[in-house]
Amino acid sequence: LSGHEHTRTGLSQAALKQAFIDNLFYLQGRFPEVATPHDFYMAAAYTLRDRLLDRWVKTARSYKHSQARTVCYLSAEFLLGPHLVNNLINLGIMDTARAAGEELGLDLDAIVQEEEEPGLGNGGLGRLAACYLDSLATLEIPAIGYGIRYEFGIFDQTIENGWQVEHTDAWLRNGNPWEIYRPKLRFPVKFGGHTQQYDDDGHLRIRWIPDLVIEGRAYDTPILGYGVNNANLLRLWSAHATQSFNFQSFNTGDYYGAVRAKVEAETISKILYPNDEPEAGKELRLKQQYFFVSCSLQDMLRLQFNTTGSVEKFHEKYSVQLNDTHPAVAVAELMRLLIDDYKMTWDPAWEITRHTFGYTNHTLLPEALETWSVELFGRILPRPLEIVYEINRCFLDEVRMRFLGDESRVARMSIIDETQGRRVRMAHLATVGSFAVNGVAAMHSELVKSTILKDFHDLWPEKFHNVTNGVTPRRFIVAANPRLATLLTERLGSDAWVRDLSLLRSLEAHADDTGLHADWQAVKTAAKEDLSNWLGKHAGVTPDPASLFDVQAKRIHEYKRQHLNVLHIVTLYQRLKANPHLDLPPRTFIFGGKAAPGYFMAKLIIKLINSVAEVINRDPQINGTLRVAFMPDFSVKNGQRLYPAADLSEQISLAGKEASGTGNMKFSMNGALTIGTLDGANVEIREEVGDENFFLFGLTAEQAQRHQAQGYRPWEFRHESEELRSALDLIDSGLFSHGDKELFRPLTNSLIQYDPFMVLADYEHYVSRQSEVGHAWRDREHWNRMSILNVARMGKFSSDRSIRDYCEQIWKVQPAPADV
Ligand SMILES: CCc1ccc([C@H](C)CC(=O)N[C@@H]2O[C@H](CO)[C@@H](O)[C@H](O)[C@H]2O)cc1
Repeated sequence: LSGHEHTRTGLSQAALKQAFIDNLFYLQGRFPEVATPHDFYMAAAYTLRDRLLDRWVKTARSYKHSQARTVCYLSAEFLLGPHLVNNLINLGIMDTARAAGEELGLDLDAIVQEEEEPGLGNGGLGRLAACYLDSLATLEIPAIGYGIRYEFGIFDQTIENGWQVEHTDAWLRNGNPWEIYRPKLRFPVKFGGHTQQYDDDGHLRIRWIPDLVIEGRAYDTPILGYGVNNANLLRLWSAHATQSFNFQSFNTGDYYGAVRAKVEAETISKILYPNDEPEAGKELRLKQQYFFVSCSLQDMLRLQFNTTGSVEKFHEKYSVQLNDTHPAVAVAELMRLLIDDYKMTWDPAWEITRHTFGYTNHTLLPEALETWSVELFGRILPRPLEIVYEINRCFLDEVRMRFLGDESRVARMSIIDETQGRRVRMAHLATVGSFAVNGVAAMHSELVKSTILKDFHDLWPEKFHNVTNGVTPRRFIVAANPRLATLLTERLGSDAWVRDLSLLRSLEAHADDTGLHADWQAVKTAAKEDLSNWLGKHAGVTPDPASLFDVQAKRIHEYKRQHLNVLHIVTLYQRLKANPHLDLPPRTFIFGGKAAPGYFMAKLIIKLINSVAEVINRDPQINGTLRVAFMPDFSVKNGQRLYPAADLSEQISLAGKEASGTGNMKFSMNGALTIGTLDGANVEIREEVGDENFFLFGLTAEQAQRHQAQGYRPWEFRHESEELRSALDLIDSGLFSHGDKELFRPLTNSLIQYDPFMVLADYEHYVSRQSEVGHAWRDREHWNRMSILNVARMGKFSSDRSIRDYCEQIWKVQPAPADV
């Protein structure tokens, strides 16, 4: 070990090696000869953990000293992905660790495979939160992520006989070395019961007498930035009974009674809801939302009160971001805590509250805008409901004053929807209680202002912002595609691009460099070979890496139109069957994505993809010209296998439906060209990379809107297009379902009669654009040039740029570098 180094914090090969051996011995109680791959993984994890905690403690100390303004990101989901490689990269010791491993005769890549992925999210929203934590730390912004420590994350997906099968995700079964349990940090959370007024030496106050009080306990995970000393905090709450064992019940032999409170309490943080759209009336979901929000706000108020002795300047210390409406009850809960616990009066409490929150909307889908029945909300949260009523009363007064006599506007804007049996509109509560509201892509933010929150934009135009999503290049280039990262660093002369992605722009000058083209193609081909081998083992299909890898990976949803992709595949199949000599460039269609367990049509789409795959992949006449594969268990970990290996990225949602998309950015950053609609962030990707380097198709949002307003008759499109009709008929013929003509009928019927996401209307344009893709692919030099230009121009889509936008436009917070 070099002079000043310490085995628990040193970054040298010797220090890492010694620390690893010590941890294997003293934490795993193993010596190498008998240690399991899991022991080696835990020893490696604990070795990094020390270095993370070293930076985390120093960061916490310097934030405390500097009284730094802090961003708190409230999210019901954090899709973190595996920690080990990400932390090795952010510590800058990837190669050193690999060398230390070799010295011990260990293969780091094998150890990495041991890690269980913390799947505490469904998709885009949860992963965005994780990317933002990485960028906040890398930009040295004081920040805390607050969420729920689900015991079971998003289900593991297997494909049985073509169908999705869900399996419980017991991610904690082997322990989690990346978190620290804070047993003393616990907060009471009330549910049910009633409220009553009482006199508090002359002040009329309200107390909440709950039916049930449970306890939230903190589990902390350090989030280290890239190439900095700052390590921020992710604090996840776990639900526990205040009294975990009732001895009296036990004595009376009521053994279940003895543990009932424990079981009931723990259900609150037991499992992540696997849907990316709300399921009506799920009271456990409301309890989950209130639980983590109340714990988080109590924690922030405690920190503020302990450091300043008051909470009056709470909004100057904290900027709290609501990640969609899932934490929106925070607006009422902060008011409750300030008034009932910190004895404030209404107006000063409201001044603090409305200057504390920012609200980000992530979807326009009406069914995804959360509302809770007043009956359920009031039964679970009687005191917060009283506060919602008072907030609404004051708000509607403002609306009436501003829009005299416009009672229909008042009814439209009310936080309480008086129509369908009285429901609490969470998006309205979030908007009224926030000083800033933003969408997640330019087009989406405009639609938020012109549709779902139009009335609010009329009232408060200054509140509305756009912050286009971004993704972290640390995980989605450096960790996922180390070959590309090495090539970029070589060509750009340093790895500064990892912290400043706009530096990629200077790659444009190399776009015609044949040497780069060769290296570029080699990097892509190697990634495709890796994926091909993995799919061979896990999906029963070994695609030819020389074929065009056409990839669509995202949650399965009708608005994302995976079934439009399948119609194209069936069309190519029919063309080849009709003309075996058709000169089609070999193409492999790769799908990945989970369907919400209760979403019938999404699950049927997965079955259709696998059924079409089965027929095409074994059709001797096709003989590899077309291949279809469904990657099981699409996750952050498996996504990192896909993004580097794609040639074509499918971003084909109906325009106006995908708020932003972030997979589109990850594919393009790894050199894939995009075929897509003018939807979400596709619009901005095309603006950046150049429309000549983007395969655009489809109706615009306006055209789609107009079509539907004038009465969209999908069956006419089937009628007019011979290929579309025969593709639909082939699916109905039973060819892909062992002769069962009924299996896919629900899907084809829905398309022909309703087609809410206008698949049939966009079919022709999509199929013709796809044949242009085939032509472009033939001219590999031209393709590689487009691919290089795509990567060179993706700087805007780093989550560092998004976080800078939030800091400047909304959070008004400055970096606070941790002193080492
Ligand atoms: C209540 C159930 C539920 C769960 C999740 C959601 C999310 C809002 C769905 C989601 O993940 N939205 C995606 O957010 C991404 C990050 O901003 C966007 O890039 C995607 O376009 C958007 O669909 C809605 C409703």
